[in-house]
Amino acid sequence: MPLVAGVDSSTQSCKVVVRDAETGALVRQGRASHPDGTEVDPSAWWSALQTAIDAAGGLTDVAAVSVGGQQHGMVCLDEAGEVIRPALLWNDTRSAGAAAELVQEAGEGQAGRRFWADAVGSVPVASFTVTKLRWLARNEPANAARVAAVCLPHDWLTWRLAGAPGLDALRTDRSDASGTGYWSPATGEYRPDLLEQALGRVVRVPTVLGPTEAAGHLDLAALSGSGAAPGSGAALLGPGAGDNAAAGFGVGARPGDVVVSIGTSGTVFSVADTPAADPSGIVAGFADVTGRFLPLVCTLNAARVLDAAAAMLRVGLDELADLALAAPPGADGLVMVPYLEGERTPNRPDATGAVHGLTLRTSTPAHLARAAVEGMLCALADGLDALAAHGAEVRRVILVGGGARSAAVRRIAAQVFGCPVVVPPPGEYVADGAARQAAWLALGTGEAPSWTPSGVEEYAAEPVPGIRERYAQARELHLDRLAKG
Ligand SMILES: Nc1ncnc2c1ncn2[C@@H]1O[C@H](COP(=O)(O)OP(=O)(O)O)[C@@H](O)[C@H]1O
Ligand SMILES: O=C(CO)[C@@H](O)[C@H](O)COP(=O)(O)O
Repeated sequence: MPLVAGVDSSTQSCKVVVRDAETGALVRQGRASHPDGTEVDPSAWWSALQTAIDAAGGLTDVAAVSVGGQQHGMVCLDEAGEVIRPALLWNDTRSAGAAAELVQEAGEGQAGRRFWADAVGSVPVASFTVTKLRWLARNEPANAARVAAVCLPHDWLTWRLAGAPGLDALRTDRSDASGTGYWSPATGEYRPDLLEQALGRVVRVPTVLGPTEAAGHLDLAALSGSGAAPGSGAALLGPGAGDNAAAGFGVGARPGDVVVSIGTSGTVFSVADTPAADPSGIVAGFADVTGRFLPLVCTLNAARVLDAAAAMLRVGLDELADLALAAPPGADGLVMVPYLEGERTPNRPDATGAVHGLTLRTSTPAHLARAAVEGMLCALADGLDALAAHGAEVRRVILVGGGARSAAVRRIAAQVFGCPVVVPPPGEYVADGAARQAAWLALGTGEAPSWTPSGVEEYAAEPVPGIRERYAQARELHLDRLAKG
């Protein structure tokens, strides 16, 4: 039984699973935390990965490893392969102005947005790497001048696992390349002109691999404390993936399935046969793990809205769920607009959150808990509508991510989404998707091995339309953040 490993280097933590390549049975796993913040020194991800690998019993016996990771983060390397500055993450909004500038340079209003949607499948907002490069060129010209290569979190970790063998060895996959803003999912090619437009010149970017092309071999000596000689280790490195594409592959999403992931980000996506190009910018036209496409809507405010509500109420997450379920659907009109970190969809980088509908009756912990869960889910339901409007078939929602561990989220999702919701057993579906990709590579089969999660919970559609109607009235009513803070 060959073993394979999958990694999820996500915003808040790093998770490693080791699975049987043929059956998908979980053999070992480990995790480690990432630092807070929207800019992070990539060395922190490397340390966390090594801690998580150790906790998962090491990688000496695996046949292949793939890395899934948070999308879009800008990792800039100099000619010697050293990281130039902390990576700006997908949820760092400082490049919002740069995004607006890049879109406007392509044409006024709709024309500029249409240009980008046609060129790279998405209209860039602050999350996209291309906007971070423009921000760097404008604000840190000395750093910008040192950039020899730019890559993404998963690309960089894969390269480090290979022993950092020179910039020409950088590799990525279609799904993560599709979130840069300078690679087209429709043509499968880079757009060096757009990279140059952002940074002022063309620099090296990782080679984009197909689903079963190896990115090289794991160099065990790269892992501290392994005691291995340089170059030792025969495990293949998979191309890896962006975390959402990996999760879709991990849960085995099929036509009619829409995956909703509630992690640091909230994402709503499905697998499609044709690329998306939405000039409104709501749907991002990403690529998937298998060679197909992954239209996706992403919000900046998901599980952390629950963390914040729990902190405000001074309760744990399980108690927050109990409180939310104790209040009636719609929370008697109390609505939380969840823009705690600004927002990406809709594009409101400077927005703040708000609570509307306070009365003596609704001023209770239970009402606030319910409003937090409903507000977060209503923002995702807007994403579900947008995806459906772009042709996605919504037969059921598959709910994953840390927030899906909340009993209130699972139950209320079926009321807010108005369609059946299935929840696979709590697990690490990004890391699992990466492991499944590694198994595909290791087994050398034409089709990916079919690992299906068993023991899914099902919630029948239980639409309560009033919840979304009230949210629709409230979501435009919010303040922008103060200039500092
Ligand atoms: N029982 C729970 N109820 C609500 N939220 C939870 C629960 N368990 C974990 N979470 C939240 O899930 C989030 C982490 O989810 P995860 O999908 O790992 O995020 P990411 O991939 O962005 O790092 C944290 O914000 C955490 O508080
Ligand atoms: O920016 C996006 C998708 O476009 C986010 O989904 C990131 O990929 C981060 O994911 P999580 O850490 O929240 O899972």
